[in-house]
Amino acid sequence: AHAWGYAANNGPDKWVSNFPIADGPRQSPIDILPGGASYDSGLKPLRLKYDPSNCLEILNNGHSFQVTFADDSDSSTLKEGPISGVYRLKQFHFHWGASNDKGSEHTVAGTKYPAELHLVHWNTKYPSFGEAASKPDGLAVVGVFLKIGDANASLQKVLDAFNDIRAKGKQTSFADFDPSTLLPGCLDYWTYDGSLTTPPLLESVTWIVCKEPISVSCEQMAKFRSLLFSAEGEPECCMVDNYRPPQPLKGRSVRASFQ
Ligand SMILES: NS(=O)(=O)c1ccc(S(=O)(=O)NCc2cccs2)s1
Ligand SMILES: [Zn+2]
Repeated sequence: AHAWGYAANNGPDKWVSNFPIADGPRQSPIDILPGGASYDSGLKPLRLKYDPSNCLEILNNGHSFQVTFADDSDSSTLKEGPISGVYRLKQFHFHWGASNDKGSEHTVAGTKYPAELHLVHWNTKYPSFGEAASKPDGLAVVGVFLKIGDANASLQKVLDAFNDIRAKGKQTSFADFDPSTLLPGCLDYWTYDGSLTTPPLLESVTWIVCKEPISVSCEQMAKFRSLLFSAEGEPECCMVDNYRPPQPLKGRSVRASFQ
């Protein structure tokens, strides 16, 4: 059986055959309708504290690239916001398009951004990431939209490591990076109960999507698109359009931390 991907023969419309939860009640991403979100004054500001020394490596996993963090202590955490307890940062990664008119997973009143950053955290009430990933309150992912504009100096540090991870399965050490430099100035957010947006599509994610995008230049987007879905020795296949389209809301409410 061919593994899941984003091509016509193994892409989002095909995932349900191996992962029936794809048609579940709390799937992600969704189209966020600002007019349909309800302001909740009980929502707290996000409390993010990241330690750059926890940054371990950067790798091309064949679906995206991710920067992985040491999660054996509470030194890089997400607290407050819509969650209770302490969630540890595990990794961050991106989704992007073949052109600037698409690429994000969440959309805002139908608007697609050229890319979307996901910072993946797991609830420390569970013993490990793997345990947490199967619990309804196990994960919290902070999503940040990327919008074409000035070059992003912080993002450039990540892109400068791409030459070592061009093909699927390649990884290289990546140290002393502070992911909070990738966050927008304003941390107003929408939040809803959802899922992983890739197989296994587990319905364990509290989504926290920032209203304000960060900038990325056209040249930097071209660098994203220089990565490959394919491994060394395989026919080269550019890593683009690695996003799942919005899924049915199925009665869920979306709350806003801002008016
Ligand atoms: N786009 S997203 O942020 O919703 C993510 C998709 C997959 C993520 S993972 O790296 O946490 N692996 C998921 C798992 C593999 C095995 C058990 S869980 S995060
Ligand atoms: Zn993601």
